[in-house]
Amino acid sequence: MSATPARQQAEVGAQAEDVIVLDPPVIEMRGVTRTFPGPPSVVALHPTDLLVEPGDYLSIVGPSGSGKSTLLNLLGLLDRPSAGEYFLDGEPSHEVSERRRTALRAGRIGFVFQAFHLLPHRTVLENVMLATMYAGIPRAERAGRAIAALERVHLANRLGFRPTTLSGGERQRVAVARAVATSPALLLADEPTGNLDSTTSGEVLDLFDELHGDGLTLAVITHDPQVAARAQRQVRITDGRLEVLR
Ligand SMILES: Nc1ncnc2c1ncn2[C@@H]1O[C@H](COP(=O)(O)OP(=O)(O)OP(=O)(O)O)[C@@H](O)[C@H]1O
Repeated sequence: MSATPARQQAEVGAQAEDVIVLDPPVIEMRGVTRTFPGPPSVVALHPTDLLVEPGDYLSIVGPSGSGKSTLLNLLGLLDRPSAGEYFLDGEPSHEVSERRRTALRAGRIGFVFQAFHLLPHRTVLENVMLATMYAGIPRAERAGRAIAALERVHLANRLGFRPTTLSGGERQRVAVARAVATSPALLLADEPTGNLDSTTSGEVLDLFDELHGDGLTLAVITHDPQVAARAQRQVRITDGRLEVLR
């Protein structure tokens, strides 16, 4: 695979005697723009550059209508940019086929949504195993991967339960297990504490800290400044324009 623009810059900057082998950035957006044609046409995301390195924990904050969902859909390969380049884990997602984008989405991104999106008639273990199936993990490995992920979120004692019998915080932890069971390059969370009270929200955010400590790359979209403050890097989106806060 050819180097992404950020890695080409790193190579140019390195001294001849340096031997530097860097993993590609997890997210590298160059001039990514999203325009809805209308009429009237709306520029939901103005040309945006965003670099997220392996192991980063990034929060994206912004008020209602600022472009958070637009950015989430682009980051999660649920939508295509109107212009610009998006390298996900080194792969030029803006150039590849729809089929490859689907495979990238299932294999490289773990999603966590506000509303959990668990299947109510499947057990906790089955819910997590389904994600491993969509990611193309061999059948013989699926149960082991799912159980390991549920151990990671401290829910190994709930494997046979149905989601409807769990608390909100436990459901979200199942959703986090489902997201990490495929060993994604990126955990992408959309208002992950939006349906939780403050105590349970804290538990989910503690879990994100643990996963970050293990080296996972996280991007969390939220309107809640307290949730955003937990991340080591923060950007704000206002009227479709991204601004780095730290
Ligand atoms: N399909 C679409 N067609 C036209 N305009 C759209 C479309 N989707 C979003 N927009 C516009 O793009 C802008 C950004 O919308 P977006 O949904 O990304 O905001 P948001 O920050 O996620 O808002 P919220 O927090 O309320 O969900 C808004 O002005 C919205 O009206």
